Amino acid sequence: MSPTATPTDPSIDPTTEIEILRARLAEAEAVLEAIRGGQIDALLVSDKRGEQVFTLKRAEHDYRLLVEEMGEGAMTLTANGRIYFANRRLAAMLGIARENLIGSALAEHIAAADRPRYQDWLHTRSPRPQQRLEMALIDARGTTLPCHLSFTELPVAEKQGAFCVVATDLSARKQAEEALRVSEQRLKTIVENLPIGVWFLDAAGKMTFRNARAQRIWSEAKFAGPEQFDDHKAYAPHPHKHHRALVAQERSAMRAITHGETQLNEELEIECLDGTRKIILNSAVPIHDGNGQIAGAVVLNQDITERKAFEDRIEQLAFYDALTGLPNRRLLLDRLGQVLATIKRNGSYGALLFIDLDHFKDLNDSLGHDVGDLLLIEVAQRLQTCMRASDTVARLGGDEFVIVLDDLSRESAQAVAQARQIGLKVWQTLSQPYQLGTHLHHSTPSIGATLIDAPQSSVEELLKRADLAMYQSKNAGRNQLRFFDPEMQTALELRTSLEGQLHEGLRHGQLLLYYQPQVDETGRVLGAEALLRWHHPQRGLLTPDVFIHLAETSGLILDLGAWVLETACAQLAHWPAHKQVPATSIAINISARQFLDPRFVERVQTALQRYAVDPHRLKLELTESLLLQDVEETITKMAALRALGLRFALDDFGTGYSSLAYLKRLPLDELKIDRSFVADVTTDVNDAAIVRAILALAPKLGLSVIAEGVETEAQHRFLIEHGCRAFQGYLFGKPAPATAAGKSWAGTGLP
Ligand SMILES: Nc1nc2c(ncn2[C@@H]2O[C@H](COP(=O)(O)O[C@H]3[C@@H](O)[C@H](n4cnc5c(=O)[nH]c(N)nc54)O[C@@H]3COP(=O)(O)O)[C@@H](O)[C@H]2O)c(=O)[nH]1
Repeated sequence: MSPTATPTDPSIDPTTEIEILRARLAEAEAVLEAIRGGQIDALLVSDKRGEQVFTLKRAEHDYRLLVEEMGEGAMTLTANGRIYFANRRLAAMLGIARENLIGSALAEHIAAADRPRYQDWLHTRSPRPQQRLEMALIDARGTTLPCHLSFTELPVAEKQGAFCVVATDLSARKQAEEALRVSEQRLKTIVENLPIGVWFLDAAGKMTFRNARAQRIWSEAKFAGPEQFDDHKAYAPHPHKHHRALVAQERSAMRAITHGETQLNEELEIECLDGTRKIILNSAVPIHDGNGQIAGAVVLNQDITERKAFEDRIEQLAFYDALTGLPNRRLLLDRLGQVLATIKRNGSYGALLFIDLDHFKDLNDSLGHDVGDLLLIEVAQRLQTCMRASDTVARLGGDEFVIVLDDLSRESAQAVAQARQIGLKVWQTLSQPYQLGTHLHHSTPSIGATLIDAPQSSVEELLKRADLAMYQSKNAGRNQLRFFDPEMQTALELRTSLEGQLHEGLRHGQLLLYYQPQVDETGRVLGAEALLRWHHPQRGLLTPDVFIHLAETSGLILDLGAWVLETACAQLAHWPAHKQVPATSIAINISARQFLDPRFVERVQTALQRYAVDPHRLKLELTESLLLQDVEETITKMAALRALGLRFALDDFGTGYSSLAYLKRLPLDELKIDRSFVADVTTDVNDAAIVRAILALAPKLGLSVIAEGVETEAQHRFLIEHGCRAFQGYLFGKPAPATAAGKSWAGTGLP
């Protein structure tokens, strides 16, 4: 269908033009009528040049296709809500065939919970171009589909009140939102419960979130309670700029926000209201948005106060002496190494002072360890007052202290003078009386000093030199300051070489045991004490005084002691118990280091078994200082050995602490009166009184007594008169090799 003329043609007169328009209008009305009546299939509209621009039929087809293919459900409904058209997507969404949807009421497909709202809307709706409601539809399986329903009135006269609905399925979006919500919740729970304080800041530096831990960490800070801090929410306006930790935290956060810089584990110290300090590790990390722009920062605060305290404690235990708080040997060696390095660099001298308290053992033994401890603490404090800040005062153990002086003169003579001056000050300070509880105590120090002259010195050598100088000071009558000199160097070298020789001696069978008899009041041999000797290839026979201390300090005593034990057991096996003297035994001396060896009990047992020796025949002589090192440990070990059948004698009795309390607890068999008391027992009333007291006391404690160092008949008589029943000394026999001893004791108990 096409119009025959156009009304804009200038050649046509107006009357004709009106006619044309009227005809056109009639034509159009006829067309519309035909469209309404459904008699027309297609309407073609052409432009001036006759080109077809629109086909009604095609347009309808296109729209239908569009509606069918759209991603949302679409339907048209009658005024009372019945579906008369549904697109394919709606049918798919609901899982209901399209023919079954047509004619059904939309209300049937709306979830029960939303249905009243929909009915309400349906009945009260006023003609509005469009309205959107969020409602859930139900599919054929009864699953609810959250949807947006967009209602639009249809402007078709004969379908008065009809409307179309576009249903957008929100399931995927809802799921995504839910997933996001859950993930956010999870994250929030984690962040809230993290043992780390977490702050989120936006791009302007405003705090958008802070977890409970962050709140707690800062709530005790000196400047504010949590509420006050909350008010400020951001760093910028708050008035606590002077609080160093806060300023540092702000700086790191703002660097992250403005420069994208990451700050990790900066240690900050928060001063708290109660005067304590909190140590936190502060980190600030920028947060980027999807475009890579900085959107803010996260600040993390980890409270490491406890960890720090623990680390400090560990360090304290590892590097400091528990009693005095002074650096211990380990830290001293480290500092000494540093001083040596500095001295090597700048060419100056340093000095090492080795301090030992005179007669400290006596104080310990007479007034107990607690009082001894008080003296050590006081000495440590006094020493610190004598020192410059750069000097080191350390406690090596026992009553031994060391001072390291650095940065003395570059001239040796002047450096010696400086060290002497400080040494004398130390001597003077330590010689002042001490008030130890109720006890006024007088103590003096023996001080050994040596210069630290870098190129030649090693840490070990320096300590040896100062130690040697201190021994010289002791040997020269104590209570004085001695400098290390070349003679001492010779002695030191001798000691070092002797140590090596002793090693060799042990390996090459240069050590031997001498035996000294122990007799009863009738002179019958009860047993013998084994005494170590060293047959030195150049120096001849050496007594233990020359080398036993060296063996103890070098650790060689463990091998030496093991050798003595083996040899004594072998000797016992060789000297079978005499029929008339079944108690024939050997006493061996055990040094502290040997006794404290964790394998000591096992070693003794093995030696006894190897030589099939009755354990009753072996007596271990222990000293008091050994027993008191760790009383509980000692008792356990002694009990284990006693259970095997061994016996114990307390050597040098009377010279030490001699506490009855300890004596009662220790599983001892015998007290050995020290030979220093026996020597003067007939001439010195004090020694005589001590010996009498020991002899009276021992039976009450269930202990036997042996007196050592008996040289004269007078001593022997005195001892017998006061109840002593066992004796050892030159009067009955000097220490001698096993064969000689065996011969001279023939008929007295040993073969
Ligand atoms: N850890 C070990 N220590 C040991 C061992 N062997 C000995 N020692 C200890 O060495 C110290 C010195 O011993 P020594 O030079 O052998 O002196 C002993 C005797 O010879 C001496 N004595 C004995 N009778 C007399 C005497 O009448 N007069 C006198 N002037 N001296 C005498 O006494 C020493 C015995 O001492 P003691 O052990 O206290 O009974 C010495 O302290 C030994 O402990 C060893 O193998 N391991």
